[in-house]
Amino acid sequence: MADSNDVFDVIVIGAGPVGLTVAARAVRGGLTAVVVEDRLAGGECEYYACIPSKALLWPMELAAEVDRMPGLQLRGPIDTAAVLARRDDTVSHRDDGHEVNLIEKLPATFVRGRGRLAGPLRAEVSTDGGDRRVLRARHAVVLATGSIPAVPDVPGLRQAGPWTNREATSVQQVPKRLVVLGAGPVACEMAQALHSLGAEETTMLVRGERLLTHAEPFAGELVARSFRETGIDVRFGRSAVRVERTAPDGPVTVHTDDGARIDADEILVGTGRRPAIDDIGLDTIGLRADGPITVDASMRATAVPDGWLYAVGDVNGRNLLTHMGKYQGRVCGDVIAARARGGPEDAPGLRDTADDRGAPQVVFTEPQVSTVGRTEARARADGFTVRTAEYDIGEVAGALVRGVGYGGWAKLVVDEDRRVLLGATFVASDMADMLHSATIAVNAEVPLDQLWHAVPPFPTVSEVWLRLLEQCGL
Ligand SMILES: Cc1cc2nc3c(=O)[nH]c(=O)nc-3n(C[C@H](O)[C@H](O)[C@H](O)COP(=O)(O)OP(=O)(O)OC[C@H]3O[C@@H](n4cnc5c(N)ncnc54)[C@H](O)[C@@H]3O)c2cc1C
Ligand SMILES: NC(=O)c1ccc[n+]([C@@H]2O[C@H](COP(=O)([O-])OP(=O)(O)OC[C@H]3O[C@@H](n4cnc5c(N)ncnc54)[C@H](O)[C@@H]3O)[C@@H](O)[C@H]2O)c1
Repeated sequence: MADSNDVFDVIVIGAGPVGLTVAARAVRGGLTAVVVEDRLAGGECEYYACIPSKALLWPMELAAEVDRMPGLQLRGPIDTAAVLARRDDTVSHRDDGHEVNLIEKLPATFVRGRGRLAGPLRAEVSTDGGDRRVLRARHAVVLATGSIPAVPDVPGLRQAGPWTNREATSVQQVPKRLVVLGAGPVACEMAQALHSLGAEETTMLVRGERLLTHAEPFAGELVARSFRETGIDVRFGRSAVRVERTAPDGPVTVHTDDGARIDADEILVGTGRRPAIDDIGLDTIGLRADGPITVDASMRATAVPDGWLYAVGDVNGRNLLTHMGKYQGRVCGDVIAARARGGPEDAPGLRDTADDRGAPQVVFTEPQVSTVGRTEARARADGFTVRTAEYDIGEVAGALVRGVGYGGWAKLVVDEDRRVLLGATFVASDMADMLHSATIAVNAEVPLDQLWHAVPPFPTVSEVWLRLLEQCGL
């Protein structure tokens, strides 16, 4: 029988950035919460994804910046050992004590172990020591279990022990020869980071004809050009058909569909992710899911009667991004608290309206790819009357002072009928922070005639806004 201490208002399974956000908001709303985590509180993002990958990328970006500036030079090549040591600091040496403290200070209860649903409003936790603890919820159970890498079915690949984001972001010995499968953010960021840190022979096998297909086509083209200029071998229209590794620590051989053979030290898989729903007890509530858990705008699982189950972050497949998951987590925690109070649910913060518009995202390659809203293709497919504006970022005065060869490309997608922005893309070095201006314009649907009065300061790269608006007829 469950101990009465094991009854909480909310049970959160998964202490990634998203689960932690739900717990914080629910407690802020006056509820009690328990957070269950079987590995590290902080999740994939903190230890094996966003944070360490960016720690590995920044030195390369800074080096490129210095390289563009006559009069400045690095004292030597990038010191890989120092970068890896700094990376270890950024992930707190994989000690999650600070996150557990934060949970306890909310205050909420932290339970380490593997969580599973065990019927409506119930979960059980198996601990490493083999104990089983049953938890009961008064109001809600929230699945925030994240996602895991999807490894393609290439003969020999699994047996070859491919690297995923885990091994790539926790690298201790950078492989000299690396093969990368995929063309999305993971493949692009990790290929470039590892190449800059010593993977001299890096080959990317891209089964399609573009990198970063979520973005406007020019984004992938500019990134591919930059990769090739620095010596990354990007092969479009190529797939691995067979992989061999005869000894666990030995080299790996990748055979491609054009009959070529690549010998490498490691193969890295960046071919997408799938929701972490294996063995989380969906069967105990009669839910069959072989993909993301579908939720409504309040994060409630649509297939579950009585509305007690919620799913947030990567596991619901809406947008696999930390900031969007945390946004969903704020909605979810607040909704659960409002429903528990029996209060009104019509406050604007209680519904997810941002995910469907096209999430803001920065891919931290050199150059960075910053996108928000719809691409031109998606806007047309969605039936809008589309007008676009494009501009060479290297042509604005702010670019001139950023060094020799600083440049890139920007594009706005406009709804011509309502004269509001549907999407924006900026591809250039160090443009990540400019994205938020576009996110505000897209989400608030600021009329172009009003945007015209938002004057960008001189001489900054943000002057590209002015040029783009001029192209829209202003
Ligand atoms: C290499 C890489 C780089 C990335 N970079 C960025 C970036 O720069 N910016 C960005 O916005 N996004 C980035 N992402 C995406 C981002 O990491 C995810 O969107 C984010 O981690 C999702 O958070 P989450 O809380 O939903 O899941 P996770 O971070 O995966 O956390 C889920 C947690 O649940 C736990 N868990 C799972 N099952 C159970 C169970 N049964 N019982 C108990 N605990 C369980 C897991 O151990 C984990 O701690 C990156 C992803 C990768 C792979
Ligand atoms: N900076 C960031 O915001 C950031 C960084 C990393 C990851 N992420 C997010 O994490 C998620 C996972 O990223 P990802 O790059 O792994 O996935 P993705 O789905 O974005 O890209 C997967 C890529 O792999 C290719 N692919 C799929 N199956 C393949 C196969 N069998 N053989 C060869 N290629 C194949 C696809 O064509 C695609 O190019 C994404 O949603 C991404 O946005 C974000």
